[in-house]
Amino acid sequence: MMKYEIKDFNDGQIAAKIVESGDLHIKIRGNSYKDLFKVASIKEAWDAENTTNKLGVAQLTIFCLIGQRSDRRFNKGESFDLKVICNFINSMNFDKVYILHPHSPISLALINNSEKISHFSFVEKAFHTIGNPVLVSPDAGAYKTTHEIAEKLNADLVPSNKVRVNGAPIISIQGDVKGKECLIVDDLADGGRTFKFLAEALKKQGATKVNLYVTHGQFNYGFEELKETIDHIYCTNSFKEITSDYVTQYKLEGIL
Ligand SMILES: O=P(O)(O)OC[C@H]1O[C@@H](O)[C@H](O)[C@@H]1O
Repeated sequence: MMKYEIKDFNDGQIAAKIVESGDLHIKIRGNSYKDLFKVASIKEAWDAENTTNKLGVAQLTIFCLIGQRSDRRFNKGESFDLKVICNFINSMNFDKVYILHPHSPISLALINNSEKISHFSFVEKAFHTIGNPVLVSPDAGAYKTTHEIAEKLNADLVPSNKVRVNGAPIISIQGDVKGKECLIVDDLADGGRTFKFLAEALKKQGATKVNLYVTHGQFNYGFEELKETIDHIYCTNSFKEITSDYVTQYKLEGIL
């Protein structure tokens, strides 16, 4: 496998150097534009080294794709950010691009030669650690993937939905959680308020404990508010490292 070095200049420029030739497999968080530019530098250097070896394979794994929620042009006149990001990734011409648990299938549709990495194994670990909780899908977006996981785990699934009435979110839980421990399963949490209110609603309906699994644990506003209703959080380190007794973090291998 090919080896490379990255150099960060004081003025913000990034440079890459190939130190050992071979096939290329870059694994990055991909949660910043800087991360993506690092990849572009490595790929450019690799391409230049491989002009005579057209058989070399170049793969990219993105653990937490920046802009994945901006999967449409929200309002007229605004930029379609995920499209800009995916166009940039496509310009690097990778043979394969793996994306861990993308927010929606639009990322996969916009990135050439892309394939999803499932979050199943992480949910499975949390599911067994907790001891067979009821899975809860928090909204329509999460339902399909959580349903697939529930089938594979032979777990009970309670769908929940969030609708807005005059701007205020109304949560409707479609199942019985009385006396049961729950695990909400979703792709990412930034503020996490949706989950906080959902956990509150689940407890009002008799859930004994409510845990949260998200693949991409951003938690940019900390945990204090979440601790009010959510008992424990499970996530990967796709977005950042977290050191807290409140969070169990599954470590991904080989992040650049
Ligand atoms: O943590 P915050 O950003 O409040 O909300 C996360 C929710 O918003 C959605 O896009 C995600 O898929 C998730 O369901």
